[in-house]
Amino acid sequence: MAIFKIPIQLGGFVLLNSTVNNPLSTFVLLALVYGFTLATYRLLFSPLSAIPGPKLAAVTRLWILYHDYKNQRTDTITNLHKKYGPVVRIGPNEVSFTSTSAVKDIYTGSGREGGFPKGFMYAMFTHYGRYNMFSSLTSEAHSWRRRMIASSYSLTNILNREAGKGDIWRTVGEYLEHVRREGVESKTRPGHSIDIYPVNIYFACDNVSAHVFGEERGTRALGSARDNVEIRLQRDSIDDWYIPTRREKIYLWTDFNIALRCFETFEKTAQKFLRIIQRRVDLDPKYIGGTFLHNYAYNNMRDLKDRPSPELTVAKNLLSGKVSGKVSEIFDEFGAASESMDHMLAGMDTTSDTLSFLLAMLALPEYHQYQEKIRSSLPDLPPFDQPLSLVDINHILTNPYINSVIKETLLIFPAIPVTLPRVVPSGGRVVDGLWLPEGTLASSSVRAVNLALLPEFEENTGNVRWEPSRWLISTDADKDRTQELERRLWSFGSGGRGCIGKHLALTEMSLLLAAILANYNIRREDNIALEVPHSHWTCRRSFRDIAYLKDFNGFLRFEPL
Ligand code: HEM
Repeated sequence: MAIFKIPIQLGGFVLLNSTVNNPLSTFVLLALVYGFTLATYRLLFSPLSAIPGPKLAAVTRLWILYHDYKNQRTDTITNLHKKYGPVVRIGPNEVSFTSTSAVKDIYTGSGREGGFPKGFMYAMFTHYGRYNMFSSLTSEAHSWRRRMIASSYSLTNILNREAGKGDIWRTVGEYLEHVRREGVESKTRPGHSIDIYPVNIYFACDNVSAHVFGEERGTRALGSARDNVEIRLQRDSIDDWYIPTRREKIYLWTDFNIALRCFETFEKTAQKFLRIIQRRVDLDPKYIGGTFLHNYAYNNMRDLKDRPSPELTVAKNLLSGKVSGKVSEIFDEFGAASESMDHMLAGMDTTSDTLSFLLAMLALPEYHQYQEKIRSSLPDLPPFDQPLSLVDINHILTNPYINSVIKETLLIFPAIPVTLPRVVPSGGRVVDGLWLPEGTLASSSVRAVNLALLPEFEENTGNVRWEPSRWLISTDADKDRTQELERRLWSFGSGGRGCIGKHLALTEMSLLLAAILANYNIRREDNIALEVPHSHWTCRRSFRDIAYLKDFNGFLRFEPL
């Protein structure tokens, strides 16, 4: 015993001695003791310590940040749920849930209390230095904004507007014209081949901009035979928007929010100076700094203010909207522009991604028969310069085959697959029977929630397949199963902060799909030697960190019937 005691005492003496004499060693020693104590607390004594998950994730946030950095958050979380079940601790202060009851507790809430407030990450989706509905964190900042424009996105409004004006149907016609005009004629097969990703972005952009600002002010990125400089500029500018920037690594910004705040302060100050200089140079300045889209949204808002339009649009609601309730913010033309700009972004990426994945899957040989099934179930469709009747729109929107491919794509390839972060409010809350202290990040990842609905994922029996027929109903049991699946499908989020543009997106996608299949067979074009000048299939600017169809070159052939 004594033999061992001496060196330990000696070692302790040396350590103590060098520590006293060397401030750096003191610092290192204290840091080690602090680190060890913190790790022990987080692992064994924290209120979250009973929740399963990787030990390293429980000890340090660097673990999840590393996966964020590698753009692997969604895949990692999905795999953890497969291993540990519906509740997983993914950080010292962060828990991920997949059960329906937890999603309800967190995102819908109960009684007067709605869902939990949003995490700080959303604050980066402000524009022109102003918050909007999507970026506002608390329900106090959110609800008056949503009230102002909710009616513009109701199903009734979308349907009546479309039956009256036919904007989406006209854009569908422009889409098919774009494919014929810009597509590459195949030497061996009939039809035109085109990289569908950008075409779907132009389609979604033209639609959402017309919905927000009115037909006259909407973008015309799909263009026409008489393409002019402005239209080509619109297309180029939209393409530019997809160059990855700081928004690519959104979760890192949550943790490095001091950097984010500094960046935003710099951005705001720079814009302020730019405006001061512009006012001196040009008494009617139109350029306010930022990207094409920023200028487009702001200029349209200003123009609408000066030259009001009779058309009822989201922008008009914003300009004339009464700010009701307890509001502590200024709402001016920049606030209105921030809101519109955000709708453009929210409506572009998501709808176009969903369409691209859907068309890419339907063009595979095993789904050629399914294309036939959809085609034979369609009503006769009028020309594109004539609005569809309300009956025809409803017929298409309720078509079980069209619905099946759209829902299956939303289920397997959600355009927003990531964690939607929420923060436990003061006093702490119980979620799924677990008590979570205030400030805990309690969230769900859309893809993990969706996949947990599938028996093949739950039972770990194989790869998840894109199988639209799972949505078709032939028996009573099918009906119960599909109703349940539909109720729990989480691709548009849920609760008061769920997607406001859902009906617009579903109408756009359904009408386009009906028109494509009424006129064409779509096929994968594997032999094309053209280069795809972007990487949208593998990465998106924000809110999607999964590459779904890595092997697809992006080109589809549209073979006329
Ligand atoms: C397939 C298409 C779409 C998908 C999958 C989708 C998905 C989502 C999801 C998951 C959310 C919730 C985000 C969260 O809780 O953090 C959301 C919110 C939102 N979406 Fe969509 N979206 C789509 C189309 C659109 C369109 C066309 C618009 C057009 C304006 C739009 C506008 C918005 C807005 C403004 C919010 C924020 C709502 C709020 O905070 O009250 N989305 N969307």
